[in-house]
Parts: sequence; structure tokens; C-alpha cells
Amino acid sequence: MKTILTAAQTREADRYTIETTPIASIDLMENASLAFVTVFMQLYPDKNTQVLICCGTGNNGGDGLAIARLLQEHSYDGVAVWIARFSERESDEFATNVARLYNTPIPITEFFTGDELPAIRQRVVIDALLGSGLNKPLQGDWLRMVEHINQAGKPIVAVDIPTGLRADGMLPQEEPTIQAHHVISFQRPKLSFFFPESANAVERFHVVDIGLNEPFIEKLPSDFKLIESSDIQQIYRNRKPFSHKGTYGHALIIAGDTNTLGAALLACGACLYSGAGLTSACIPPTGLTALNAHLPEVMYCTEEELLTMWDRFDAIGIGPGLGQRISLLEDCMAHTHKPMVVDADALTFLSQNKGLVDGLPKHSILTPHMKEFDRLFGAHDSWWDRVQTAREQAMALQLIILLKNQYTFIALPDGNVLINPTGNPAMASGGMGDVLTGMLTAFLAQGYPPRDAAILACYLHGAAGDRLATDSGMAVVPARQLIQAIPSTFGNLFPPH
Ligand SMILES: NC(=O)C1=CN([C@@H]2O[C@H](COP(=O)(O)OP(=O)(O)OC[C@H]3O[C@@H](n4cnc5c(N)ncnc54)[C@H](O)[C@@H]3O)[C@@H](O)[C@H]2O)[C@@H](O)CC1
Ligand SMILES: Nc1ncnc2c1ncn2[C@@H]1O[C@H](COP(=O)(O)OP(=O)(O)O)[C@@H](O)[C@H]1O
Ligand SMILES: [K+]
Repeated sequence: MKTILTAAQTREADRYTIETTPIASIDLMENASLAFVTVFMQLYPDKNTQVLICCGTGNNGGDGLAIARLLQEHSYDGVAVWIARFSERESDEFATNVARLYNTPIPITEFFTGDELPAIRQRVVIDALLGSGLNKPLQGDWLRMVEHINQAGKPIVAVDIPTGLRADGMLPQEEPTIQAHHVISFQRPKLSFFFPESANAVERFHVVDIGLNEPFIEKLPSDFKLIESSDIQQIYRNRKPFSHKGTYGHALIIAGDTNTLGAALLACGACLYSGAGLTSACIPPTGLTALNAHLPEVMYCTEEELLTMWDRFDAIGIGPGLGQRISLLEDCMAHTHKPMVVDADALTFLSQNKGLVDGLPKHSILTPHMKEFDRLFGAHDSWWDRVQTAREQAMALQLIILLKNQYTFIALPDGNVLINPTGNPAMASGGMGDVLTGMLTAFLAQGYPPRDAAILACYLHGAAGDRLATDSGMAVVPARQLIQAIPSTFGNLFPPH
């Protein structure tokens, strides 16, 4: 897992690296600029691309100047530089790089006001106006220049972070920023990239290593960690020789009502395809034919039968499409003490009966989307606040709160918040959450601790969606199809020995 840093912590890592390694600040800037240029050249390999680099006079601007020089050294001969001299202050590294740039043929235009800026004729703009040093909203000349650049309608590649976007903390919806098509961010993605409020500022981001001291960074106190594929490799256990269905646990899905049986079928299908040894479905009798037709591997269990069967199940997932059958949640809570997965209608029921939340088995996994979350824990104006609440509630209630979104936040009882990097907008359609519930239940049934089950399920759910969207070029990934891609996604990530 990678620790996500605040802007202040990035400065700390910067200072520590300079103090403890034989690297000067100006060389660190050169590293960062070279790392940027390496990715930029992959994005725009045509050396005839006309590039305008807009620089401030701090270190972000210093990066921009170095990038201009390096692009020119790599034979990009249509490079031009604008310098926004809206402040008296210049950083030392900026000053050094200006002097270096004046030794090249690159045209440099300096602006002392944001009024009457010339039209942008270049094909691509690099935004190096302000970086993580941002300390107030853009206004005046800065704002005019940022608006001018956005209005030019050219692809924008931001250095480190789009100008105007805060790296962390609350993101006011209406604050203007550069609207970047790509952001090439140094050492770590910024926390704000994972919040929906940054959608206009960041279309895609790339992260480059610039040589900051990694052991120091990993020791910095941070509540936020980004999940990586290596974490999945560590957690996942391949199926063993001589194993049998009993080895992989018995999962129970309590879901579906007469008109919402599909949700139950999706959750059961995902549970089956995620490797539970046995899957039972407690669905209404009217769904039996559909269950047998669609998922003959899954066993049917009536509400009456449940009364004598609770002990047989290794894990229970409850909620998708449960409708009127919601009293089953209380039965379930009365009879099982193992962590369970609570989703959809079961979450709504909890938000109407808040006293019940305390009675959930510790380390149970709640899977609210934004609206379900706010119904449970109160309205929030920003994702920053929502995630803070998730963290506090996960600790107070000793539950795992999986706050679903493009980047799902997994708030753990120990106060850590994990961010899942997989998944894409092709997955934004009904039933996708039911699939996640089935996957979570399957991993719990297989004996993964709840934290590991949450990480595995979120990561593989998104990875299966990414495989279909990216490798198979599907613009929309229906939940049913995602279920079928689960086994091959596993197989791809963990080839059998
Ligand atoms: N963190 C690192 O390890 C490295 C960072 N580098 C670069 O350094 C950048 C940070 O540089 P700086 O700290 O010099 O800051 P910036 O270049 O982001 O900003 C310069 C100055 O602008 C002023 N300012 C902030 N918000 C403003 C606003 N809304 N309107 C007008 N003025 C405003 C502040 O006084 C700030 O110090 C990073 O984003 C990155 O691009 C790289 O040079 C290499 C190493
Ligand atoms: N843009 C997106 N990128 C990645 N994942 C997404 C996106 N939109 C939705 N998802 C995933 O799909 C699921 C949607 O869950 P939910 O809203 O509960 O769906 P439903 O109730 O229809 O089953 C979540 O796991 C979420 O992370
Ligand atoms: K920038």
C-alpha cells in the first residue's frame, strides 16, 4: 500500500530528501521535470507537437521551465513559454531555471497582468502556474489566465496538480481550477484526485517517481493508503491441491423480493463465481424457478428453514432487493455473531432504526453508496467530510465501512482509510453493488479476515470491470457480464503455478 500525503507532508518529504541525500533542490526539480517529460512524450510522441508551457514563479513554474528545456533537448521544436509574473516573489529554483532557459532559443513571453492575453495557437498546453503551494482560491490575474487557458479548448497537461486544485482538505464545488486532461503528479497522487469534486480538474492522472525518500514517506502518519496490486498478491490464496467444496466455506445470501429478485440473483452469481464452496440463497418462493434456471449451482433456502440452519453458514450477505422481507435482518443479527455483509435495503432499514447499528457483529462490512451513507450518518456537503465521518464511525462502531464510488474508500476499525484504485465509469449501472456484496460474502466464507475480504472484493470487482472496459473495449459493463469475468480476472492476476 502507498501512503497518501498531504501537501504539508510532501514538503516535509522534499526537505528530508534534500537534507539526507546528496541531492540539491535544483536537481530534485530536474528529476521531477525529466519524469514528467518521459510520460509527456508517451502521451504526445509526435515531436512536431506545438506546446505552450504556462509557468508561475514558484517551484511549479520552475518545473515548467525545466520541462520546456528538456522537451527542446528531446527535439520538440515547437515549444513556447509564458511566465505569469503576477507576484514579486520567485523561488530560487525558478530563478536558476529562468537563467538556464534564456540560453536556449525557446521563445519566452512574460505577463504582468491577466488582461488581454493572446490567443493560444499551440496544440497542447502544459500547466505549471501553481502546484501544491496553493494557499488560497484563485483570483484576479491568476483567475483570468486560468480561464483563458481553459477556454482555449486545448488538451492541458498539468504539472503535479492542476492550478487552483487543493491537494487535500475540503474541495469547494465552485472553486475555479485548470481543467486538465492529464495530470502528471510527483511521487504520489494527491488525495483530492480521489474525490468526485475534482472531476472537472482531473480527467486522468499519472504518478511518477521523482526520487523522494520512500522509507521516510512510508513512516509519515497518514490515515489514507492506496491499495496496490502487490497487496492483492499478498492477500490472495490460490486454491489448494486436494481441496473440496467444504474447504471454501458456505455462503448465505439473504436478498430479493418478488419484484426485485434480480438483485438476489446477481449477488448469488457473484458469490458463486468468486469461489465460495457452497452458496445458499434465501429468496422468496416466487423466485425458485428463476434461481434454478439461472444459477443451478446455488441452493435454495426458505425463511423457515433458516431458523434451524444459522450455524451452517460461514458468512452471510444481506440486503440487495430485500424489500418487504427486511425483518430478516433482525433475525440474522439475533442468530449470528460472525461479521456479515450489509447492503442496500438492509442499510436503509438500519438508517430507519439507528439503534440497531450497534448490535451488528464487530467487523461486519457495510457497503453504502453516497445516499445510503448520508441516510445512515447524516447529510454531507463534501466528500472530504463524508470520508472523515466514515473514518470516525468505522472506529466508533468497530465496523468496516465501504463507501462506494469510482474510487471506493474502505474505512477500517483501526482508523485507516484504504482507497481502491480499480474500476471505471463503464461500471456505473444498476446491479453493480449487488455483485460487490456477493463477492464480499464469498471471500468471508472462504475464511479471509473481513479487512482482507474487503480489499480483495473491491479490487477484483474494479479489475474485472477494467478488463472488460479496457481489454474488451466495452463502453458499458452490465453487472451480469462482470460476474462472468470474475474467474478470468482472478486467473489473470494469479496464474495457477
Ligand atoms: N514536492 C517535491 O518534492 C517537489 C516539488 N516540486 C514542485 O514544487 C511545487 C510546489 O512549489 P511551491 O511550494 O514553490 O509553490 P507553487 O509553485 O505551487 O506556488 C508558488 C507560490 O504561489 C503563491 N500562491 C499560492 N496560492 C496562490 C493563489 N491562489 N494566488 C496567487 N498566489 C498563490 C504561494 O505563495 C506559493 O508559494 C510542486 O507542486 C511541484 O510542482 C518540484 O520542483 C520537485 C520537487
Ligand atoms: N464510475 C465508476 N467507477 C468505478 N466503479 C463504479 C463507478 N460507478 C459505480 N461503480 C461501482 O459500482 C458499484 C455500484 O454500487 P451501487 O450503487 O450500490 O449499485 P446497485 O445498488 O445498483 O447494485 C460500486 O461498487 C461502485 O464502486
Ligand atoms: K500546475
